[in-house]
Amino acid sequence: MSAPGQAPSAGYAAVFVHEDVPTAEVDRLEALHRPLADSVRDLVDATIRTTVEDEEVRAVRAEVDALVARLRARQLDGPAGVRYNAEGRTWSWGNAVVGERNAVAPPLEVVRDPDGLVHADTVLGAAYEGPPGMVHGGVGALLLDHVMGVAASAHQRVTLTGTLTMRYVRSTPLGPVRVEARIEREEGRKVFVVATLGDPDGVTVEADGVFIVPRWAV
Ligand SMILES: CCCCCCCCCC(=O)SCCNC(=O)CCNC(=O)[C@H](O)C(C)(C)COP(=O)(O)OP(=O)(O)OC[C@H]1O[C@@H](n2cnc3c(N)ncnc32)[C@H](O)[C@@H]1OP(=O)(O)O
Repeated sequence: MSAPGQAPSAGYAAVFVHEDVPTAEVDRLEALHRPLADSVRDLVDATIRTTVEDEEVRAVRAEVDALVARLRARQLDGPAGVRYNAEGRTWSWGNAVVGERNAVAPPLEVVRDPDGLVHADTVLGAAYEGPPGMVHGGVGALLLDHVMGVAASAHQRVTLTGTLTMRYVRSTPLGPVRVEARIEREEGRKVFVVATLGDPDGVTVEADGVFIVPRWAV
């Protein structure tokens, strides 16, 4: 949500961090850590679906605990925040939807078309289940909120979700999903965005939202 050079309010100061790290080094670290997040995401899926014997579960837990201790040997005090360098590169490795180092986030790559359509495809597995075999309604809202926020920000301003309304037209099966969002209109600091979540058979959730350019970002 940050952009280089923008001054967040005091409440955000702790997470909008300028770092004097060259883009090449940011890219290198991202490429190093993304596969770890992929593996942990796989671990989450395996943890849900495994049917191995009790002893094997206990043994795996001990190994996982040991791995956690190794990673915690050196770590940040708090969340990853949103960081930016002097070259205008931003990174938000802990972001709940697109954080490259966040195994909780579905791997989502958000694409902006020249005509303003913002879209993202991903595959939601067992970790995102709500009703049996279906995507949790809150997960759908999570993906929609993020992609709509990207559309609202147009990569050039800070916007925060003000109001988000969702109509769950039919259940979304686990599997491949697509999110699409675009700006419908703008009124002052209010950006009205419309969006859909869908499966290969079509739309499952319709959404509209009001995203606000906060007064502190003007
Ligand atoms: C490229 C990177 C892209 C990243 C995308 C990430 C997407 C992620 C999106 C999120 O998750 S954001 C996190 C969830 N949202 C929040 O935490 C927002 C919390 N709320 C606030 O910070 C403030 O209430 C808010 C910035 C929304 C509004 O505060 P302001 O003081 O700037 O608004 P103000 O009271 O001056 O009102 C400005 C206009 O907006 C309207 N407004 C204010 N709050 C609203 C609201 N909640 N819903 C709808 N409209 C709202 C208000 O009526 C008014 O309309 P008018 O200009 O017509 O008079």
